[in-house]
Amino acid sequence: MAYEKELAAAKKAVSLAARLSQGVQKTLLQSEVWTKSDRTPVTAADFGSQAVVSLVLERELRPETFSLVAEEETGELRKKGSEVFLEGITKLVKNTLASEESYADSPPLSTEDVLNAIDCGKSEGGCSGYHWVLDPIDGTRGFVRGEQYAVGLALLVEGKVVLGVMACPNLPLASEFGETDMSSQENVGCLFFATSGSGAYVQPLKGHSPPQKVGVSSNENLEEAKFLESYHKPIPIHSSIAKKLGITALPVRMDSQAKYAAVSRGDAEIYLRFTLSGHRETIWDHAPGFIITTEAGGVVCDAAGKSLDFSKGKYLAHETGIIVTTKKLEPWVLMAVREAMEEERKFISESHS
Ligand SMILES: Nc1ncnc2c1ncn2[C@@H]1O[C@H](COP(=O)(O)O)[C@@H](OP(=O)(O)O)[C@H]1O
Ligand SMILES: [Mg+2]
Ligand SMILES: [Mg+2]
Ligand SMILES: [Mg+2]
Repeated sequence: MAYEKELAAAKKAVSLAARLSQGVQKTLLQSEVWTKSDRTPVTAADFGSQAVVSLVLERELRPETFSLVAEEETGELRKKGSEVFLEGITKLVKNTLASEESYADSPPLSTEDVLNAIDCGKSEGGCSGYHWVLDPIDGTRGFVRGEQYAVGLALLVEGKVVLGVMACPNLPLASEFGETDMSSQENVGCLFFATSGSGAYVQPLKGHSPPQKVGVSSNENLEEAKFLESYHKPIPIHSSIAKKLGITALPVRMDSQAKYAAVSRGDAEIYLRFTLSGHRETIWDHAPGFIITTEAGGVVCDAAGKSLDFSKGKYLAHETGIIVTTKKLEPWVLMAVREAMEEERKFISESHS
């Protein structure tokens, strides 16, 4: 299988970052949640996870050039008044790496080392060369609420996503739905991974059980289809698309790219992602989920039916809307999307005339 070395390093990096994030989620206080200039939340886990992934990839792969396109940067952390927060992040990173026996005799880390590790993530990616793409905590809103989130890492080579690893620490191992019963911790926590052409797999985040191959749902009966949308806010066009498809079930609302993982293993048949504002989708919000779902036999495209283009820098270049579904249901879903968008366009133009 191609990219074996990169896959092993990515699984180690994401698993350690997930270990850090689980520790933080257990004790997180509202006062420890910062709000960024784009009004989205960020925590010590977002920064700590990015530092851990950056350090582990460098230690494991010792690449000549290391290009990481990642969500977080250290502008606020370097400011006066952030010292205590930064100290806390550094402690989290040191303890997490120290918990990995192969790093037992690594040199001690300073806060500067942690800041520099986070800032490795400044790359803009692009259409040539090797770029790691990281969302250190995807679904920080869910993370703060104690619910679903993911650590998502992908490898972009010549503009194509060739590898993806995603930890979903609060997703049950059993392919079931509804409330996550996180009381039974031993059956919760998944590590999904895929490399292009080799299929998609899931293994428990904890322990050493062998990976199981995953595949999308074979259900063709739209009445029984389940669809997913972001927890963040209801998007009107999603329900009109579902209605056109004859889907009776209400959407399951979930934070993060765990939605991609759920489709990849057949928990749901459709994931719709139309955003209200002019939000530009970043590649780290989609690259890991994209390859895991496509390697599991799914389809990830924009509303025009075009596959996603990750080669244009840190933002996706796509028409509005992202649709994730199975090959069997794709034609019906795209037809319903086109009709719903047409109706919405008409409604908007009539209300303006
Ligand atoms: N208006 C918007 N439309 C689409 N995505 C948005 C958005 N505002 C924020 N996001 C991104 O959506 C991601 C979460 O997706 P979801 O809503 O499916 O959980 C967040 O990632 P982070 O949590 O990594 O910041 C956030 O960056
Ligand atoms: Mg964020
Ligand atoms: Mg994200
Ligand atoms: Mg994030």
